[in-house]
Amino acid sequence: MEHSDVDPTAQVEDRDYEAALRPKRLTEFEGQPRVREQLGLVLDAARHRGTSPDHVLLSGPPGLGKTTLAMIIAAELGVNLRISSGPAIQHAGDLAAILSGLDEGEVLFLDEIHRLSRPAEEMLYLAMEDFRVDVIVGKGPGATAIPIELPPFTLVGATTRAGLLPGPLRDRFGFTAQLDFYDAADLAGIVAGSAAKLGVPIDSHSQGEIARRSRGTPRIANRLLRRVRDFSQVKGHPEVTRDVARAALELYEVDERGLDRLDRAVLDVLTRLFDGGPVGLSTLALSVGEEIETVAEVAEPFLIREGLLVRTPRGRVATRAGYAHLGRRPPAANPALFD
Ligand SMILES: Nc1ncnc2c1ncn2[C@@H]1O[C@H](COP(=O)(O)OP(=O)(O)OP(=O)(O)O)[C@@H](O)[C@H]1O
Repeated sequence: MEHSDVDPTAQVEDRDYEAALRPKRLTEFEGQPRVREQLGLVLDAARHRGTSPDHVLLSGPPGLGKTTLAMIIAAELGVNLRISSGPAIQHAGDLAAILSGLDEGEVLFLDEIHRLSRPAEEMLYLAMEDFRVDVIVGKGPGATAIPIELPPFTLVGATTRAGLLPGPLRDRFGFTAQLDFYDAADLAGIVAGSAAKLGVPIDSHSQGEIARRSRGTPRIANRLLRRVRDFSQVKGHPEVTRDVARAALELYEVDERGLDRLDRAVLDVLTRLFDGGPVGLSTLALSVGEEIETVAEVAEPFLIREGLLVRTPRGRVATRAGYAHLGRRPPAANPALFD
């Protein structure tokens, strides 16, 4: 079976499900209190002045609520939201078409903004600063730039890698919100809210059980909730209790710390076949039968965050905590192991 984060069918289902569960207003957005307060202020101030707010950059790992916040910004301002993404904009002309189609005050959400092409990025500088684009007509020495005025709009950019954004682009955002992983209490609140929206009777122990296994990520919390709901419905349980939640999560191979099959396979191979490492990423990926990107972008960041694996210049190395998680004893003879 493919890993759930890269399984395309899972993603299609998840999209519908996510849309239904998205909080619509800032007050419904759980957690991230600082971001909520700061953003609330930016929006209130703009409303007061009757102008468009500054451009907003949302940065943070996948599934923490960047798209949700972009939708909330538009809803709070009572304006339309247009959505596109860095990879979808191949040429500067594509961006010019999107920008010149905006109505006054609208919010443009550009996901994965760090993946914009260079010419599109440069066009965006001018659009963000002067509400203007220069469309180049013709080629070579005869080419001329035709300026097109744009109505004031608010750009909401989202990136998983703020560090990859060129300085000039980053500087043109008046407000940057850095989203952090959620704590278990906030995630339990998100699970409770989603369960209520889905009409799933669930006790508070199960909410906590799901929250603890969600890797600090609302998208994962919602996904696990859906699996627990499937399980309890099919098995005929009238309410999700702790035992039901545990049995469901065990069936889906999500352990008490939130590691799934792939995470455990990576740790298992690293400790069993390679004596704890160091071992190169491609060898590791090959050994677990997964794509390099999946191991690098899905499993590894979480294992590193949990202190179970370390990335070194010579390769990936298991930590003593990694061994302990699998119930194994680290080899005394490997000096590369981390505590
Ligand atoms: N603070 C929150 N409160 C309640 N639900 C949330 C919150 N943040 C995210 N969610 C839920 O988690 C899911 C994923 O959120 P969203 O799509 O906004 O993440 P994202 O950061 O844009 O991810 P990606 O970058 O991968 O697109 C949605 O279903 C959303 O409803």
